[in-house]
Amino acid sequence: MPSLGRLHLVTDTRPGRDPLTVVRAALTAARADLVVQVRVEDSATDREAYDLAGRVLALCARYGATCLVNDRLHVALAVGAAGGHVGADDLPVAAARHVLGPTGVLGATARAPETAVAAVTAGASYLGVGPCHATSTKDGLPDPIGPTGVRAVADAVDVPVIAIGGVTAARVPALRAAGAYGVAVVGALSAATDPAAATAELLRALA
Ligand SMILES: Cc1ncc(COP(=O)(O)OP(=O)(O)O)c(N)n1
Ligand SMILES: Cc1nc(C(=O)O)sc1CCOP(=O)(O)O
Ligand SMILES: [Mg+2]
Repeated sequence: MPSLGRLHLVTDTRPGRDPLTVVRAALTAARADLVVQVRVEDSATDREAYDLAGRVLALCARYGATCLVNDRLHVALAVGAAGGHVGADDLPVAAARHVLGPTGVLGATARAPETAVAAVTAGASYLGVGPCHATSTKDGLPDPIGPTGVRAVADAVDVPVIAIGGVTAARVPALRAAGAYGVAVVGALSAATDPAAATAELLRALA
């Protein structure tokens, strides 16, 4: 399995957003180092998810970047993405591993060491850990776990920990010091006036 990129861009498909423009800009700055996770609203149809994932995958392929699909593993398989990401409301990790096969990249959300260990045992190849900080991008999340919570998970597992939730370039050093291998962002790139420059800033912080 190729090594995982440290910067994960999760697509923002809320009304009024332009995910493909952000993905294009981020790819010009990060190229093969970027992981793009195609995440659509729950209300999106599978056809909409498939169409977006296919377009993102084609962009990623130009740069050698990695494309993952959130939640909808059948869409990941249908477009030929490198893998997917699941959380508590999605397929269980072991079932997701079965669907993706032994070589697919499989991310699982974990918010505490116990669930993290269980996810890795069940076949997760990386963990998304958060919310690290408050975020307005997603509703219904538990309280932020901060770098301390990230450290608790990172100390418990031997797969890459990707910190998510309210991540900015300024917050990256503390997350890395806490054991995060990388970070996943929505707003830090989607809301940036210059997403390519913001990508470069995040990469510098991660280096
Ligand atoms: C890298 C990363 N970490 C966590 C999540 C959250 O996944 P999940 O808990 O399944 O929530 P939704 O994103 O599906 O709303 C993620 N997508 N990526
Ligand atoms: C999709 C998602 N999942 C989270 C989790 O903690 O599980 S936080 C999150 C949204 C992250 O967006 P932003 O970078 O704008 O804060
Ligand atoms: Mg999910």
